Amino acid sequence: MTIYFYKVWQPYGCFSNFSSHPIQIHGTYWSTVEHYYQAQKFVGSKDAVIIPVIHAAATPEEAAALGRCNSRTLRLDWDVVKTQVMREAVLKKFLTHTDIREILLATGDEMIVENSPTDYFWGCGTDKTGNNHLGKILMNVREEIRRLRLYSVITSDCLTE
Ligand SMILES: Nc1c(N[C@@H]2O[C@H](COP(=O)(O)O)[C@@H](O)[C@H]2O)[nH]c(=O)[nH]c1=O
Repeated sequence: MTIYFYKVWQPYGCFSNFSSHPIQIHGTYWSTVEHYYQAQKFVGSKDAVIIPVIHAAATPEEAAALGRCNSRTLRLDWDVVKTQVMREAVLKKFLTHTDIREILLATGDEMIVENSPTDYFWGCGTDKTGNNHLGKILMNVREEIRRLRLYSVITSDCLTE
């Protein structure tokens, strides 16, 4: 059965980028995947001064509002890199936090869908025809972690916190 998620307080809320699971990427701690993702929009852009402000945002909602402000200039390659940026952050989240890693792995091979009523890129949109790129990333990360797990069994290595 397809697994739908969206808000953090709903079922499978830990799959939302707004969930309170900090990540460390390239030496910097980010409160949520959403903080990291929104800040990456401005790397190398003339509005890069907003990055530390997004980093310090009190909530992921605030980080998203700052990153979505239309008057700021996004990095030129944003549309090309955004899916890779998101995948790196989501993979890091599930490698870092054991409890939610187990929830993700326990979904087996079920389809995972971000049930956003508005977003047809990261989610499925109101009519469920959206691209669901976040759901696809989560399923891809699920596979990647299984591969890493198999590798760690073979080499007696272990996934670390
Ligand atoms: N979960 C969730 C949202 N969805 C998230 O919004 C992000 C896309 O942002 P943008 O590329 O700026 O449109 C991406 O992380 C997607 O998963 N949006 C919300 O306003 N509230 C929410 O609870």
